[in-house]
Amino acid sequence: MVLLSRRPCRAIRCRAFSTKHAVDGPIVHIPHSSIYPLGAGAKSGSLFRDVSWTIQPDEAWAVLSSSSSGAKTSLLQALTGHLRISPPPPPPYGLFPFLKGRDPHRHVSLVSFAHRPQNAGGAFYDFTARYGAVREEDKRTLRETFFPETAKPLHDLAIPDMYQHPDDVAQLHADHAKEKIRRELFEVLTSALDLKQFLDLPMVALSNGQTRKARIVTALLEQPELLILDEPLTGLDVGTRGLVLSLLQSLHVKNAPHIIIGIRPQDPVPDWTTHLALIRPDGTVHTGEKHNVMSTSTYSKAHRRSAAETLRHTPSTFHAGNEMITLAGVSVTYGDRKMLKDIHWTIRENSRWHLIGANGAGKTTLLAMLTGEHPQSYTQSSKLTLFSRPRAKWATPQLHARIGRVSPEMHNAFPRRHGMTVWDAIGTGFEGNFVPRGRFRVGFGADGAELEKGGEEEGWRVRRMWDVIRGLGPATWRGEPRGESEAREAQMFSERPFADLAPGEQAMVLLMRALVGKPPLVLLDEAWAGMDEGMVKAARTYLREGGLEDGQACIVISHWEEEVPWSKEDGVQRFRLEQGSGRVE
Ligand SMILES: Nc1ncnc2c1ncn2[C@@H]1O[C@H](COP(=O)(O)OP(=O)(O)OP(=O)(O)O)[C@@H](O)[C@H]1O
Repeated sequence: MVLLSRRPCRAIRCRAFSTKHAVDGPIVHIPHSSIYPLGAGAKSGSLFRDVSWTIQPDEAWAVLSSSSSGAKTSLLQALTGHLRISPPPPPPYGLFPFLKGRDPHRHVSLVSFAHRPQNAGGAFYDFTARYGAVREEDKRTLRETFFPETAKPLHDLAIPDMYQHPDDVAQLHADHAKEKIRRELFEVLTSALDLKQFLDLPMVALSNGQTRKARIVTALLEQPELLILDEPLTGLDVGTRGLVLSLLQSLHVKNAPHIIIGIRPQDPVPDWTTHLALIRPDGTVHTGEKHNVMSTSTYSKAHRRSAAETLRHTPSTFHAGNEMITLAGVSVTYGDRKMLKDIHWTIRENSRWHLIGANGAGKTTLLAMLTGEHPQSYTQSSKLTLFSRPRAKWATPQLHARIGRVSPEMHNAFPRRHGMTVWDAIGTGFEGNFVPRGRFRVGFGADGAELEKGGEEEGWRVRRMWDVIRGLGPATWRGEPRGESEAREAQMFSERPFADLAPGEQAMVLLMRALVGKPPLVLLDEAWAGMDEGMVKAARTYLREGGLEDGQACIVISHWEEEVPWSKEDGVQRFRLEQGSGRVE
């Protein structure tokens, strides 16, 4: 187990944190209850049972599930009124005794990074807009999106004539004082999380990690008294993780706000946490002091299972073949900002790469050059050879059919159209587009025409669809063997509307989509985000054990070494981006 820094964040010097906030009474109190979905009838099964959970003010809690990240998210949601607790926490103060009856909606916040937000609309939106000249509608900056009030200066208080009643004047003074603290907090938090330089960049230009840090700052600026963060470390590089954790610790020790943190079993448990709530596979919840919970077999099994997976080796190593992609001095510039400088990188058939670099280092930008989505891939065409031709010699749709990929941007942008089934979504992978086409919804041919009816290609595609749906389908997430019921379940899964799936299921379907056409190059950018433990295991096993065939190359982007399906011994190579330069490690 890795324990992270015990040193609180020194950067946090701000009135909001100058004194420890006195708290009276438990923060949370659930008395031996069961927890049900809202609106579920008396006879329906509980999501959790035997939950006895009391959080005292001087305790720091982490929550994790031994089986599914969805269960952890649900338990955290129970704290924000999204589930029914029965019997309910006793009066007079209920679930949050320390609030003494004040409105939990105003004082308790939950921010989830475990699951990506759903894309509300049915249409695909062009996530590649960030790489080119920013369009008018994408011009909203980080500041305008998350912190609009900070664009205006805070003037000294001038009390308008209309406010004459002493109560109104007092309220105005109080609001002004609160706003002043908020501004101070904004300054402190944006420098502590290294966001200042990005405040006036268009939102679309920001990297994932930069956006996630901004969400943490927004949540803290609301000054809740209890802040629940579900997987706040998702998508953050090692250094930023340490920064965020020590910031949270500094806030927590002052009770400004009190913090509960949701983590995955494989994540390091922050060393400043004192207690754990561990959800067992049977829905009971073991709550208690950290060392007691961590000494149980349920915890060590969950933790060991994640670790063991990373240690297992596939029997064969990869024998790199011919050159597939060559970058010979590629650069990317935004105005006078040189994002990527003179990158040299050769990706061969059969190779496995782990692309690493801090948040904002340019990993996604580099992949956008490989996929030809970045407009600067044209201007650099002579230095960018993709599948044996300079970039400019390729029509972009032809490139898309040769590259299977998943990424957070793709996940957010993928259309959640009414009527699009799981089958349809996966079938778009053959062409790498977003519109289901063809009589079996497995796409058109390379020439853009319908596939020959009953022809070899059509037959192969339909068989291949079943291969990936069964190879990565729901039964595999539960570790169940193939069989009749598994086949039926796969069939039913293929017919479900894509938009109705849970975020982890959608991530799994998009992985199937990336793999279905057996493209020469597979790009897995934060592919596991949102997936349950069982799904991650199934996906990694599939990739290691025949999911990629001879010749296919794969690049994985992840801030967690252990998330790469292959180990160094298997032959994975690392390409590191640092301050715009790239090197093979
Ligand atoms: N149009 C633009 N103008 C200015 N800067 C930009 C533009 N587009 C991207 N950037 C900057 O390029 C940098 C690289 O972003 P990129 O998304 O490639 O990083 P990343 O390594 O994938 O980060 P993360 O790990 O957080 O996902 C970021 O700092 C981003 O703000």
